[in-house]
Amino acid sequence: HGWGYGPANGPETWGEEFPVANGPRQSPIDIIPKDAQYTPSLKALKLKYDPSNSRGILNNGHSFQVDFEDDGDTSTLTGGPISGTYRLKQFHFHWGASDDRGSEHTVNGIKFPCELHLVHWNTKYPSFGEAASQPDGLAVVGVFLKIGAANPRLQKVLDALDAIKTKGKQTTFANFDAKTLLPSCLGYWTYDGSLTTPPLLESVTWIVLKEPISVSPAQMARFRGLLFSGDGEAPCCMMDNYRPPQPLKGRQVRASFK
Ligand SMILES: NS(=O)(=O)c1ncc[nH]1
Ligand SMILES: [Zn+2]
Repeated sequence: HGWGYGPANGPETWGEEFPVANGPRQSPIDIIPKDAQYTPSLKALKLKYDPSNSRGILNNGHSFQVDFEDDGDTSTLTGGPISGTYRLKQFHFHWGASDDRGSEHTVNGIKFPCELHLVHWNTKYPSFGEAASQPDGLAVVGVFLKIGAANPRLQKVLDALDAIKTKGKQTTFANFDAKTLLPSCLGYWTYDGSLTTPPLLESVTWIVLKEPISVSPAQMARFRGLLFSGDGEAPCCMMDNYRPPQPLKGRQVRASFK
């Protein structure tokens, strides 16, 4: 059986098959705001997402993701700490079994109940797969979800989950504007890191937004209604699908804001 988040195949075991798990630029990390270097030369993030590029929503057995058409430069990330143009490929979430945990990045050791990742790849490379093996190949925007009022922007995503309950299920997911999932303030922390799931490739420029978006306890419960397991297998609830913070190993975290 492959990697997962259980006792036998979880983050503590990943290094056996993916030795980069103990590399110099692993993610996530604990962000300590007072240790972040305010860098006025950091540009504002420019996110231009075309809703007509959303394709489908898939339960991949580790999380669920919304996939985007990335054959052209219609849904892109530019500016921020990156140079060039990065295309939106997919977004997905990580969450906990209870509201006291679930995020991958933490802030002063604080865990959020959920974290959204918008995954982009550098168009200087021919494909996502190629880019994923390059040190400047990927840029992931991380958004914390904080318990509060129900977030109407999540409704379309949550309503699609009943159709993708088990591993491998997918359904069409058209005309979704990923921009609606972003907070109003785009201030961010940025550092050089990795994918937080195997193969843990050290190719990600992380851009973690300071402002969380809201999610209600009832909405969080709907994430937890998904299954890691496939149809006909013993049901295993999809929750606690997060990697804990990894050693900083001397890396600097920069802040776009004071
Ligand atoms: N969680 S993550 O955004 O680092 C990721 N994206 C694709 C595979 N893993
Ligand atoms: Zn992720």
